[in-house]
This record gives sequence, C-alpha cells and structure tokens, in this order.
Amino acid sequence: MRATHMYKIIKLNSCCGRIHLFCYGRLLQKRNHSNMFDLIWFCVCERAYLHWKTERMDWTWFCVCVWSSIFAWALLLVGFSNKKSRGGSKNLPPGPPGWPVIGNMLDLSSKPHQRLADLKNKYGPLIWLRLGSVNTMVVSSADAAMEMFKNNDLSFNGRTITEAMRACSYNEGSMALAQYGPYWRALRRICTAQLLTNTRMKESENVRRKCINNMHTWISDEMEEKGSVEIARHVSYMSFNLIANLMLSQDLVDPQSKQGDEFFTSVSRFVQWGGKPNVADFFPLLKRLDPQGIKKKMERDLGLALRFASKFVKERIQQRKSDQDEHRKKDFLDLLLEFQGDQKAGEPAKIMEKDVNVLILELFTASTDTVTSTLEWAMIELLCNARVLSEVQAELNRVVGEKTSIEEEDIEGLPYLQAVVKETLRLHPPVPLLVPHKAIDNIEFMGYSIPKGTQIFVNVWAIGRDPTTWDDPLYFKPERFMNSSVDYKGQHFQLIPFGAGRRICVGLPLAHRVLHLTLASLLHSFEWTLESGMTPEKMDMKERMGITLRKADPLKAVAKSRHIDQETKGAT
Ligand code: HEM
Repeated sequence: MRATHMYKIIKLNSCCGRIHLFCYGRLLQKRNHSNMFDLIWFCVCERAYLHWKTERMDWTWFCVCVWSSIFAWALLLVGFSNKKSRGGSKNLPPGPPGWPVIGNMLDLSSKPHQRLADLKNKYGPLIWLRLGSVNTMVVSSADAAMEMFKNNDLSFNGRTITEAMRACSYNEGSMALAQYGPYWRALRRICTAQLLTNTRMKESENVRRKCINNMHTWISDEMEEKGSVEIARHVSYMSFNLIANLMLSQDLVDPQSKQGDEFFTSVSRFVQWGGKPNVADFFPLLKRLDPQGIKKKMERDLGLALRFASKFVKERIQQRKSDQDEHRKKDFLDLLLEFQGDQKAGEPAKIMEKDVNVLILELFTASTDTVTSTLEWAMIELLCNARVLSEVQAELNRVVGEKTSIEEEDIEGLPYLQAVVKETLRLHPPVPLLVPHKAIDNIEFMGYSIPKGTQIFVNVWAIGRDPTTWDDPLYFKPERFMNSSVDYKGQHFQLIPFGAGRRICVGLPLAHRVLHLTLASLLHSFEWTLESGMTPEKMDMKERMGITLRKADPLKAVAKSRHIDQETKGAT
C-alpha cells in the first residue's frame, strides 16, 4: 500500500517524488528514527496522493512537496553529519534512540537529572545521548564515577561552554569554565593557597560568626513583621555577605535597608539565565540568531553585575595606589591584583582587570546558591522528620548547652549534625549533574570508545539515590552515616555532591564550615515549626532547576527564639 502511494507520488512531481521515495525508504530503514516521524511523513504522502488523484494539484500542494523535500534533504545531511561527529565510533554506550535533528533533547525534560535517572534503569550506568549536535555521555553509578575520576580524570577534565556563558567574554576569565591548563591551574592555586587554606579559614572564623549573627537578627525581625520566615532568602544574603567579606572586606547586602540590592539582584538574574536550556547550544547554526534571546538577556544582567564588580576592583586599585597603611589586612581581591604567574609554566604574568571582575563575580555565584540550596533542603527535611529534628536538637543541647553562640570547634563534637548535612547532600545535591565535563581526547572508557569533545554529565542525584548502594535510598536517614567513614570529599564515589578529581569544588573547605556552622546556629538559636496549616504530608517537595536545584516553592517556617529544654537535655 505504502509503495503504491509512493509510486503515484513520483508521478506528481518527478523531482520531489524521487527525493521523497529515497528519504522515506531511508527513514523506514532506520526505524529508530522514530515511528512518529514515519507517520507524519506517510500522511504528507497520502494527502499528496489524494490531491493528485482528484486532479486538484495546486500551488499549495506543490509547495508542500517542495518544502518536504527540502526538509528531507536537511534530515539526511544532519544524519550524515551526526555520523561524522560520532568520530566514526560505533562502539558507544547504549542510549535511547534519538529524533532526527534534535536527537535526544526531548528525553531531558525540565528536570534532566530525574529523567536521566529513569533512563539508567533501562540502559545502565553509562548512557549515550545526542543533544542536537552535541554528543553526551551520562555517568550514573558510583563505579562508573570512580572509573572516570580515579583512572581517567585527566582525559575528562575539559569543560563545555554554553552560549550564555560567552556573553561579555565571561568564559575567558572564569575558573569554572576554563579548559584544563595553566590559566585554570593558576586560579585554583590562588584560591586554595590564599582563600581556602586552614590558616585562612581560621582567620576568617569571626567573619562567618558576624554574618550568621546578622542573619539571626534579620530572621527575628521578619518573624516580628510577618509571623513567618522565608529561610532561603536570609541564608542567601548571609552567604553573599560572607564571600563579600572574604574577597572585598565588606558587607554588601542588608535586607532591611535594601543596601546592595541591585548587585544582588543582577547576580541572581544572571545565574538564572546561565541555567536555562538554550537551543543555540545544540545547533551551531542558531548561535548567531539567539532564538530564545538568552544571550541577549545574559549580556544585560551579566553586564550589570560585572559593572558592579568592576567598581569594587577600580576602587581598590585606587586605594592601593594611595594606601598609607602598610599594615592593612589583605583580602582576596588584593591577592588577585598582586598575582604574579609562573610564565615558564605557561601561566599569565598577571590576571587582567576584566578577568579579576569575572572571578569576583564567579565566587559570589558559585557559593551563594549552592549553600542556600543545601541549607533550605536541610531545614525542609528536618521540619518534615520530627524524630531527626529532635535528635539533632538533643545533640546540640548536650554539646553546646547554654552557650549562646556556637563555635566552629564545636562542630567536631556534633556527629549527628554532620550526618544530617551529608544526608541532605545525598538526596539534594545542589548541582545534580555537576558542571558538565568534556573529553579532551578520544578515550577508551569502560569498554567503549568515547570521542574527543564528548560532553559528560555525572548524575550525582541518581548516584545518591541508587538502591544498589543505599538502603531505603529515598528516606532521610542521617543514621546511615553514623558509623560510616563515607564523606563527600571526593574519595567515596557514592557521595560526590562537590564532584571529585582535579576539578572538585574549590570552595569545599569553606562550604563545609559554613554549612555546619549555619545549620547548627539556626537550630540552636531558634525553635522551628512549619507554618500554620502546613504539615509534612502536605509539604510540596517539587524541585526547580536553575544553575542549582532548589525547592520549587521556597520554604516558609516559624522561628521562635530558643531556650534550652532541660527535659530533653536530661533525657539524653
Ligand atoms: C554546598 C556548597 C557547594 C556545593 C555543593 C558545590 C558544588 C560544586 C560542584 C559540583 C562543582 C563542579 C565540580 C565538577 O565539575 O566536577 C563545583 C565547582 C566549583 N565550586 Fe563549588 N560548591 C559549593 C560551594 C562553593 C563555594 C562556597 C565556593 C567558593 C568559595 C565554590 C566555588 C566553586 C568553583 C570556583 C568551582 C569551579 C572549580 C573548577 O572548575 O575548577 N563552591 N562546586
């Protein structure tokens, strides 16, 4: 039947018809290019045939035939170019069949980590996807992650750069997006040696204390004003100020006075554009067109945020020129401006001013949203698990007791609180697919031939919920970490919310301290309950995916200044 139709269509328009027949045959041959497509194609042929039969072939149908032929040719060309872009490799990991042109883009949905976790059940721990023209491999098990980070770290150390992140030449100054090489190494060294060493950490403890105390005041004020608190808002202001103090020696935001609001908002906006899926990333031809306008919006908001950063940098350059005070304590910005690279090792002699602006901005974005996401999820889980909440409070009573403020050294004695943080990061890693890596060579990996340039997603969200690794993986059970040495510092591949290997999060030592100190302080200073009318059963745990994974509706809770409950203390 189909053949008859096709034959008659040939008579309709000899040129178009031949092309149709050829393409149709090819598509039927490659059944994995979707039945849906065959169906649409068949309908076009069928309609054309009917028109021919009733001798009503007019311009409209002539155009349909011509356009569908052009489309068919485009498909064939894309098919060939895809084959070429696979580096000729046939030995690729399994994966779902893709659509013509768009490949597996529809397989991702708005929550790619969840959809990819489902696909893992069908295709196993390594999945191959074609996202438009971008070859992508998804790593979804602890063993595969170990193989990647332990035995092949160097080969997978590149970064894919999205169109949005090319706005204002951001990618050229960024550390997170720098390709593996001397510039990236120099920046890592400055961060680890100057900002995040143990000594620096100790020196900056009072800064963390101050920022957390300010947050307590904002929470109390909001409680008085509104009767409930949006926790994430205050945590994000707190961590923004914290990094501002470490880098620029000043507070930048204050929710009461709206001070620094413009800078804070422009940073939040540009983070939002950075996380939006952009078709231009998957079809090189669309890059110039920017069909969703994402790059344009990014240029606006990132441009504004960079102008703020540049203002701080310029002021500091001036201050350093006229500085009489030789004993002024240097902060991270001073160190960036003083940096002298090892040119023999290929490092830049100095970091250019425009790149200093980018780095300053990057540390704000990398730290604020991740810390906020983790602490918001921790509070949600605790407020929905009364037993865990009372256990962690009992531990705080026991160890910290009546002291009004918690010191960082107290954290060592709070293993249950530490387990709560690990459990939160297991279930709710803020960067669920890590920052995408890229294969910098053709590489043999776990029996497959992975072509150079392949984008790599590591699905830490799926790894954290893998039933072959974790008992009751979907339950919030901090106890699982109580007599276990598993932690998130990049050695235990079942728990890698900060990544692992050379590109592991450079801010981990800071994040580790901030998460514990802030959570302990929130719980020690306030008695928390859900808003009236809200119960754990009614709590909507839906996720919202931006650059980090956040709760779709921000958590609102009621905070009451806490006096230690002697009964709980006695009972434990
Ligand atoms: C809960 C807190 C945090 C989490 C979960 C987190 C997670 C991550 C992850 C998953 C990566 C990518 C790793 C990879 O590509 O394999 C990363 C990279 C990075 N993080 Fe964090 N992060 C956190 C806090 C911070 C903080 C506080 C800072 C800044 C002081 C920071 C700065 C960075 C930077 C600069 C990179 C890029 C590193 C590179 O490409 O070499 N992060 N982080």
